[in-house]
Amino acid sequence: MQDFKNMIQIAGVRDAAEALMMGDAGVTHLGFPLRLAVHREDLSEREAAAVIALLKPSVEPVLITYLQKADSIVRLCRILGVRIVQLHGNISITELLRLRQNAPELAVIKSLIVRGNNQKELIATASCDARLVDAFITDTWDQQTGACGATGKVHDWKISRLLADCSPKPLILAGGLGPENVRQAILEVRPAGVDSHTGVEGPDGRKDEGRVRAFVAEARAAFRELKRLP
Ligand SMILES: O=C(O)c1ccccc1N[C@@H]1O[C@H](COP(=O)(O)O)[C@@H](O)[C@H]1O
Repeated sequence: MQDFKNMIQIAGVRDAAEALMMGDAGVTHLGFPLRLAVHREDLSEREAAAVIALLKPSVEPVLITYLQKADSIVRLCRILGVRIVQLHGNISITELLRLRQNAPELAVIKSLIVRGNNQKELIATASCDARLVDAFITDTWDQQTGACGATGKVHDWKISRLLADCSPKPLILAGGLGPENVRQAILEVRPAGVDSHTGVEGPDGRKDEGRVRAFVAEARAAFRELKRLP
């Protein structure tokens, strides 16, 4: 089972060349956002499955979705050939339980969305959902669009640090991360892993190889530095 230690995920793959470039750059997980409530998909489900089939074993694909029904989640994971799902919707405990029962082979990452000052609510959710998930991911809420991911916005890292400290499951940090701030973010939050979407893109909205490689190098350096901290 995954421990998500030193995970470096990048979400929003457009095609096979982009996916292979990111694997070569040292990205450990690739996020495929599909069935979204807010954003447009980067590629179709059929295209995503074809890209996933080409990935080397060192790169783990992750379905990122707002789906909230266990049956639909399991069906889509099986079509895509992924073993990890990242849930950004408001899934109920009943559906999470059903997901675990129906697909025990799937690892589940559940989002904790920081909306200003809602840390008490997030701590309660983390404690309540911990037995049903393998990891949590903190991300930023965008008040303007209602998006809970791919916002390009950072949140208050003190809240993520609090959750990393008190969560019984590993915490992954996302939201506005890029090569310029990922090192500082890791040192402040001490997450198991990090995740970026828009922060490693160029002005054309495609993944920029230089930014991807810099993101990986900065994240790895920070994870090494963390090991030396008390
Ligand atoms: O990546 C997406 O398109 C996405 C869509 C809907 C929910 C979550 C999504 N992805 C997560 O958002 C983070 C952060 O994005 P950014 O770096 O702030 O642009 C991304 O890494 C995904 O895990």
